Amino acid sequence: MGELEKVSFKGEAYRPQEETYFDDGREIELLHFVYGHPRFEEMRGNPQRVLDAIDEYGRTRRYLMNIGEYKSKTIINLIKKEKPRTMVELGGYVGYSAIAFGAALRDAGGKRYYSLEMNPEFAAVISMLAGLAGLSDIVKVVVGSSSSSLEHLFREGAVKHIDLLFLDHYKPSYTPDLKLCEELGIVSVKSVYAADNVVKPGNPPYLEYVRSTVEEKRARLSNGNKSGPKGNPNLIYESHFVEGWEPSGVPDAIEITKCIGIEA
Ligand SMILES: C[S@@+](CC[C@H](N)C(=O)[O-])C[C@H]1O[C@@H](n2cnc3c(N)ncnc32)[C@H](O)[C@@H]1O
Repeated sequence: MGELEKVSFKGEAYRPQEETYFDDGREIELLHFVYGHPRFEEMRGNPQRVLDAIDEYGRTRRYLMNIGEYKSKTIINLIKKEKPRTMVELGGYVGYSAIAFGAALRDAGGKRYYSLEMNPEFAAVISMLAGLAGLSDIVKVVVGSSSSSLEHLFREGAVKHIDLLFLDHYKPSYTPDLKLCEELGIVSVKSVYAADNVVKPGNPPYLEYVRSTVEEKRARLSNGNKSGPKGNPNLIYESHFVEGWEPSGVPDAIEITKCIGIEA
């Protein structure tokens, strides 16, 4: 991370992250801020204007745990390159990533962006702001824990293959939720994963998993912990990380992983 720290964060940062930094009324306050904004009319059907208003709230009022414009660019570039049809995000919060990536997915010819969010109030905020941005046909919000929502989407046949999975929820759930997707068979060859916050706060078990060889995964499975989903150790991954900044200016990175094959 030395190199990253030498490069300065350009632009205006969000307010600093306080001890209590979400679920204290600020998400509803954000709705009032957006709907009472003098440029509200310009936001209708315009994802960028809605993102600008969310950023303005984060910079001038209170911190929001959004991916922010810097790290978003990495994932928008990935969407342009991979042209996913179906994207799933784990952890939607107030819809910043759903709006930024849902719009990019639509522009790249994609079909559906599922935003899985366990907090029903946050889920309502995502639906409202994605609707305001004109993305109701693309962004579908699913309320509940990520694992139960993934099972539900699979069982009802809505999601057969995830082209691009964005992990941005509870950090210890990244690995078991990815393993669940592997077990359900909804990720496989050509699936790409983008995992946020692998530096801040960090996620060593996830990095270890996606950077392991098939042999290492098989060995761990036969020796070790039998609780939770076992995943599919036969999927071959290529993984690397892309540096960026939190919207508050703190260095962070996104781990980008591609499934490039299955070992028999
Ligand atoms: C960092 S925020 C997501 C930010 C959002 N992706 C963005 O960049 O705009 C994490 C979100 O994950 C949600 N969350 C945490 N654990 C979850 C779980 N197991 N299932 C679904 N959502 C979860 C939290 O309620 C919170 O809204």
